[in-house]
Amino acid sequence: MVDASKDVDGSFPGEKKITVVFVLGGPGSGKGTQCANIVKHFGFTHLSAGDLLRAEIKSGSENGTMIQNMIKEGKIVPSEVTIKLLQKAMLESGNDKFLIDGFPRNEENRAAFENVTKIEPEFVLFFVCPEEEMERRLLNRNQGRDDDNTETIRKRFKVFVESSLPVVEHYDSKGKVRKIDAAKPVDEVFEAVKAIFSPFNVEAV
Ligand SMILES: Nc1ncnc2c1ncn2[C@@H]1O[C@H](COP(=O)(O)OP(=O)(O)OP(=O)(O)O)[C@@H](O)[C@H]1O
Ligand SMILES: Nc1ccn([C@@H]2O[C@H](COP(=O)(O)O)[C@@H](O)[C@H]2O)c(=O)n1
Ligand SMILES: [Mg+2]
Repeated sequence: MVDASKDVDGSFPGEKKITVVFVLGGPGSGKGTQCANIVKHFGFTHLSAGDLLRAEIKSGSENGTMIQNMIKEGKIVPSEVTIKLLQKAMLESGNDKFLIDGFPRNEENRAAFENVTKIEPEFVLFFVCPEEEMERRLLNRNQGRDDDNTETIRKRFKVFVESSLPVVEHYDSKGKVRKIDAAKPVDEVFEAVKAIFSPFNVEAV
């Protein structure tokens, strides 16, 4: 149950500000993998919009079938649904630092999140990786995802280029994008990520 006495961004008036980093990049660029590392080192809570939507399907929610169909087609679920899930997860976490992975995925996601929560991201961590490498990774992922097949992967790439890259460009024009070469091995990618997160270094491991 969401605490209605709090502000929309989950804080009480005068409470410490919420820090949000959006983590974007093509399907299979390694967002989830690197977020797990960031959580361990920098004390952020990782919220993957895709994971929250998949959990919503499993929960038997009334939106489950709609979400399942959209994910199979690589389409973007209406912002209202995804933002409610993100807000609930933020409030329930008790944390004030969030990695929001795979969101905002299009202009509608971006504008709606800004309007509803009034939160501006600290920065956008953007993983850059060639499509051939991302496709290879997704086809080898073996997590039983309905959308990790060649047909859906191609649709996801198209949506990424047409709908998600403009969001990255929006934040780039505000000087907020931190670009990472994600085609390198996991450890090397994390070295580059660590350099960006060093200001958040509370208890480095
Ligand atoms: N730098 C890397 N080099 C090689 N394989 C990687 C690398 N990073 C992640 N992987 C592997 O690639 C697959 C996809 O990674 P991950 O799930 O982190 O990507 P993602 O960006 O979250 O994808 P999606 O958008 O589909 O959720 C996983 O099997 C992961 O182990
Ligand atoms: N903001 C979002 C994020 C994801 N989706 C849907 O989930 C699929 C999987 O997302 P991953 O980040 O886990 O790859 C994605 O292809 C979309 O169908 C969404 O609608 N909105
Ligand atoms: Mg992921």
